[in-house]
Amino acid sequence: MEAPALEVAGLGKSFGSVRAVDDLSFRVEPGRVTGFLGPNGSGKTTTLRMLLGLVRPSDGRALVGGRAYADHPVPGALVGAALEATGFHPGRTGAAHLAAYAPQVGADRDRCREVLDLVGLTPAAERKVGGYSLGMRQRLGLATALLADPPALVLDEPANGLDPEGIVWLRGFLRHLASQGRTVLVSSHVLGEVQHTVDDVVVIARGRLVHASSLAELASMAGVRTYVETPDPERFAALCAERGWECAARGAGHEVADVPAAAVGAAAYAAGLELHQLATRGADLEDVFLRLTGAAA
Ligand SMILES: Nc1ncnc2c1ncn2[C@@H]1O[C@H](COP(=O)(O)OP(=O)(O)OP(=O)(O)O)[C@@H](O)[C@H]1O
Repeated sequence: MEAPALEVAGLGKSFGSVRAVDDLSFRVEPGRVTGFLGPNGSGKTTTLRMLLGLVRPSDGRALVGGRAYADHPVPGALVGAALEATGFHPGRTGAAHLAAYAPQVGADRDRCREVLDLVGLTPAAERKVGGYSLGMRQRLGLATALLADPPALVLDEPANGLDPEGIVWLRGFLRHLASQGRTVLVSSHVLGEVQHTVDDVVVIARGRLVHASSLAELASMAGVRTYVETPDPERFAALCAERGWECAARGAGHEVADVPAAAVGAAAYAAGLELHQLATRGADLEDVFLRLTGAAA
């Protein structure tokens, strides 16, 4: 599959006195799921709308496969987009919505049925969209984006409104699409929501880039944490203070920042301190995310 990279360079947008997007540059590669992350109002939707030719940039460029979206012969067949799950005609059924949109991207009736099935909406196909839950509207948005079998997908907050089962399903689905070589860009204001889905992250705050890397690289910024449970928490706290370790109460135990479990275990052993649990905790990405976006704000 020949999938286009998405690229923004020096991109900016002002709405009157509001600088929604400011000197933003990043690249989204094919064959990977990229998370586009930032707090509410940080400019994600505006950036996606500029990529899709729906908003004209004040500065810079937003490109799909090296060209502006609108300069492609059938842009809707190149980039499938799901921007907001509210733009459906409430009196139309899910099936009718797809049938109305399909001709614009050259999709036939069979493909409409196929995408309904792909997103798990077949049982609700003949129901009016006005009666759909938010999660069902998200699925319909995704089905619409997939109609042309596009090599690139741009999805704005696709996990919004999905139940936990739906989020797990979406995760597998997006990973599958990327494994076929497609370019997949998904926005979210919660890193935890896409943490298990994305390969790369682009983080913005106040319209500006604060971080772009692989997820692994972001995780390496989070540092290691060691979780400990002991019947003698006072002595453990004193031990940490003695070693200059940062230690905080967490649930039934304590967490030591930036010290590997082996070092914590060895110190406790040397001090004759009984431990009931000693475990390495995964990197707390949400912390890093908040630090990055908080620092920018
Ligand atoms: N059409 C518009 N007119 C005026 N201001 C706008 C317009 N669209 C967006 N903005 C402003 O631009 C800023 C960025 O908004 P945007 O919707 O792009 O952020 P976002 O990161 O997608 O937020 P959220 O996570 O809440 O959806 C906000 O301050 C918003 O109020």
